[in-house]
Amino acid sequence: MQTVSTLVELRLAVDDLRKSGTIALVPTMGALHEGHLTLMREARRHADHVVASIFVNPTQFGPNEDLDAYPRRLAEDAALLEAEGVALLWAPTVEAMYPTGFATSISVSGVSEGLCGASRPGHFDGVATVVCKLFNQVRPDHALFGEKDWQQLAVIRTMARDLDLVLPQVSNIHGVPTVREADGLAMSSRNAYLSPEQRAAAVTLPRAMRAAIEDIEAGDNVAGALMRLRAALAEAGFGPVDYVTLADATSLAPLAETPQGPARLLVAARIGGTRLIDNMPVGPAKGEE
Ligand SMILES: Nc1ncnc2c1ncn2[C@@H]1O[C@H](COP(=O)(O)OP(=O)(O)OP(=O)(O)O)[C@@H](O)[C@H]1O
Ligand SMILES: CC(C)(CO)[C@@H](O)C(=O)[O-]
Ligand code: BAL
Repeated sequence: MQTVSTLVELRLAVDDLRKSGTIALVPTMGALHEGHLTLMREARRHADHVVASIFVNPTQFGPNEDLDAYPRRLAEDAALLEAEGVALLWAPTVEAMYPTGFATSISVSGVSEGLCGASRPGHFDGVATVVCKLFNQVRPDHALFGEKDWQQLAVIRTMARDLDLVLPQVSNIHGVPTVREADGLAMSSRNAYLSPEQRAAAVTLPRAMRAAIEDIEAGDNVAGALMRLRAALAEAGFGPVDYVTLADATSLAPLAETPQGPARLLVAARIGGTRLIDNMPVGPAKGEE
């Protein structure tokens, strides 16, 4: 595996790879876990070569968020990617990614406005802009993202469709189902922030979500099921809850009644200082997962 950190090197390496086949891009912020590695394996099913990026993008972090604390483990990550058969690692510095600062930003209205968009103002502008740059830099045939960041996937698909981005078609943006720990907690680089006690309590998040989904699918009142989910989180020691929302799986419009089509239960909540997110399919047609 080749690792490159400047755009000039990246372009040369990508041109070289393209001579012998198609390219799938997997953007990440590093501190890789089994969820990321599953994306790499899935990418290999779609294209001849996998290009991974590792970039902790400052423009998607709010002023009081964990940009400085975010784990950075480039050497360890590179070894994991190499073992997965990744051909090229694009690991730019902030200066390489934003050499002249930044005057242009992409803002996707609608899908980016509620949920994480409401609790992390500006976050999805930062994500959309850097993913657009990554697409333009690598010009992949396919790109893969985790369903764990369901809203992010919706924002990226909308941006790619609206801007006719270089991928052959929006269906070449692939969502990969959430990889979970044995007890059900969604894998996340931020799980490393949890103390052993917080980690033990965190399992309440997926468990209480599954219980709420069972209730909603059995026809229980939606507001009541979501209230019981909030209560379970509070009892387990979760602090502020950013949102507990039942939403249409595609538009992300909130649903107050039993869903008639594919829907998603989405939660963001804090335990200690750590913000955890999760989402699961709900309803008669369960959507992608
Ligand atoms: N558990 C998971 N299962 C599947 N995909 C995942 C999982 N966790 C992250 N991903 C995906 O990996 C890609 C890179 O994500 P990122 O590097 O931010 O990791 P993360 O674990 O989500 O970190 P964070 O703690 O910042 O949420 C994204 O497309 C994300 O959705
Ligand atoms: C897509 C992404 C790599 C953009 O910085 C990031 O938001 C992430 O890791 O999910
Ligand atoms: N996985 C989403 C990236 C972020 O939280 O900034």
